[in-house]
Amino acid sequence: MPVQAKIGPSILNADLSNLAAESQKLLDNGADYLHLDVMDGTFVPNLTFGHPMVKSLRNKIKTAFFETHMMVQNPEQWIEPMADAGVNLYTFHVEPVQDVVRVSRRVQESGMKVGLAIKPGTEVQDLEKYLSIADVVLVMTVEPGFGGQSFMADMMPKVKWLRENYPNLDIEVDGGVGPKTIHCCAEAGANMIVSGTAVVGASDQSQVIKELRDVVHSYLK
Ligand SMILES: O=C(CO)[C@H](O)[C@H](O)COP(=O)(O)O
Ligand SMILES: [Fe+2]
Repeated sequence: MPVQAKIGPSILNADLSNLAAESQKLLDNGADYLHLDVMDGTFVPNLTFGHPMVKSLRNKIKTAFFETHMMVQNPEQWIEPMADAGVNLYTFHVEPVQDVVRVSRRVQESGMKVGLAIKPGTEVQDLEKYLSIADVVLVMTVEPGFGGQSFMADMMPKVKWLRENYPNLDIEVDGGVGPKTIHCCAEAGANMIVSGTAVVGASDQSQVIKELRDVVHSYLK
């Protein structure tokens, strides 16, 4: 099936004390899914939230598609709790994982889709042996850990390589993506767009989300 343009706002820089309302607002303004950044303070030098928070959010928001971006040292540990919390797509970094195939299978067996994420320093070709099991590949366009960083355009050859070799793969970009950088991502072949600061902080979220989706759509074959 041909890939579709999907916009998933990151709530990292939203008002987390008001997460359900902030998330619902993003969905009402046209978000296709929610990107939930889970950080453990070890894999990245920052700490956010875990499965209890995701479960609470799921209790308030019943039907939206939830992705958790697992910036954690041991993603295997959180598979069952996140599945139980109602996560749909479990995206984990391959860098700290010894047996990516085993972890991916466990994610699938728990009923979630598998996303494989790579940091800027990781070669995209390192993922090739896992692509038959991945539903989504996430190419980080900042060093993971913080929102509001500058987009790294030099990650685009990774996206281009993936799109040329895997035309039907869902390719996601995350970090510094907004109206100024979306053309670059879309031209390279990304179809799943995470955008934090640029969407959450916008005075008109629906306009920004629509703009991002329209640009991606215009490059899809
Ligand atoms: O994974 C992340 C950081 O590690 C965030 O998803 C990302 O940074 C989104 O925020 P912004 O669009 O502000 O960069
Ligand atoms: Fe993220």
